[in-house]
Amino acid sequence: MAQESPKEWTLEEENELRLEIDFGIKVKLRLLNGTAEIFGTELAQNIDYEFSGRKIAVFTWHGCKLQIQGNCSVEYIANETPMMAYLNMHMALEQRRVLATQNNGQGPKVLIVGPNDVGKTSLSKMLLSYALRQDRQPIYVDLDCSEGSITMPGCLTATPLTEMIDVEEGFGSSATSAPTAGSAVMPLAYYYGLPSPKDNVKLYNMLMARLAQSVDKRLQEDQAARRSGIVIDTNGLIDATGYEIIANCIKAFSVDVIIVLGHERLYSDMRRLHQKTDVSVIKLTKSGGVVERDHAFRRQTQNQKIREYFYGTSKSELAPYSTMVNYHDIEILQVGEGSLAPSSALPIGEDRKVSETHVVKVEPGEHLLHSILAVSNADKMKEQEILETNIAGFVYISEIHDVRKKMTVLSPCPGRIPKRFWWLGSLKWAED
Ligand SMILES: Nc1ncnc2c1ncn2[C@@H]1O[C@H](COP(=O)(O)OP(=O)(O)OP(=O)(O)O)[C@@H](O)[C@H]1O
Repeated sequence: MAQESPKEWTLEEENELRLEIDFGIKVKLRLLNGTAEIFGTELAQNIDYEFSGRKIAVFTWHGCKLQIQGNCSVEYIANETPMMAYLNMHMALEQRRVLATQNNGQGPKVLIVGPNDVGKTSLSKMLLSYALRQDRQPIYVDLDCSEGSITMPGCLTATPLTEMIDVEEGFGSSATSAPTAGSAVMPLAYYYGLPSPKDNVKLYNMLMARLAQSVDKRLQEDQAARRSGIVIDTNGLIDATGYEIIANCIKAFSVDVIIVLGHERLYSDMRRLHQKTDVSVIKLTKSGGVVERDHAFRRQTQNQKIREYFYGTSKSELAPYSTMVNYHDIEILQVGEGSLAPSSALPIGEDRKVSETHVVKVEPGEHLLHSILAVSNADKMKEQEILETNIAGFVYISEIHDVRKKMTVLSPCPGRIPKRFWWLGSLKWAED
């Protein structure tokens, strides 16, 4: 298709330009004059920002002129946004941080809840970016195991943020737990391995509690992070299981501010449940720009995320390493195999709760082809301990040589992978 000539957009103050860019299409955005931000991160003038497979809003507080090169599937200016309410929310949180600094206390612990596609991740980015712009160092906790904003899908992560969130890459698509990947952010990640918290509630709650303990430890040791507080982004589950998970999360992280986004009933329930506590419950409206993402779009986003983990982005390319691994040098583990079986198929005397966190060894073989495995930091095979050990990074099984009892794996680090225990979840990827 012939490339269109650049298009210019002039935005009045407090307007936003909403863009939807398909996968496989590249669009360049340039701020010609004025000021503008994307989910809280300011744009620099006269620099090209490139996007593909994204839905974004370029917001301006004081007016600006933008240039777009490339074909967006949707592009329009909106003059009604909830940005002022979001900024006020930030200012209220900042007051708590000031207080925490004066008393050497704890900054706000914010939980963002709401159904799917209401802008929870976007609001998390904004609140964190505004905090970073005020020289705070908040911790971003991502409990949305389906998305993997920080690293791969399937993880529960906590990331101490010290640098601005990248406009093009979001939280840092090349961020890994592996120190060699050269990322500015170093998340602490626990591997859950399934798309929804519902798939194994017991395991999910257990890992969430473990993550909360680690975050608590970090807050005790890191004064700047403690004063800045945390922002917790959640998955959109708001049924009975979702409520149970939210309650566990509030307890585990000692949440003191709950933001309910775009759901009246959830807001009213949260208020009722917390009326006699010190927890503040705040309602914010969903932005009209938030786009519902269908299954295909989410799957493509996941694939893009996985690709970027190994190969980086066009801005910061990575070269992954291909290594041959002997079957006998590693142990492949899976959690809660029994939870996938109907109750009647479980071994006698074993109830579902036991099997949900039962670790089973998986025989290597052809079935592992194209799987993404999480490499555990554990050195010993002790069931409870290994489940609660964080992960070092991920590998991709690109070839199986069953006769030779070997497999070829792709990893972001060179040489032999020093860790023996690898988790198998439900994540597959066909390298293109
Ligand atoms: N104001 C906006 N204009 C255009 N696109 C937006 C806007 N706000 C958010 N989006 C886009 O809408 C999509 C959904 O937003 P987001 O991921 O923040 O929702 P969510 O509630 O976290 O979703 P889920 O919990 O289902 O993962 C994303 O692609 C995001 O970039």
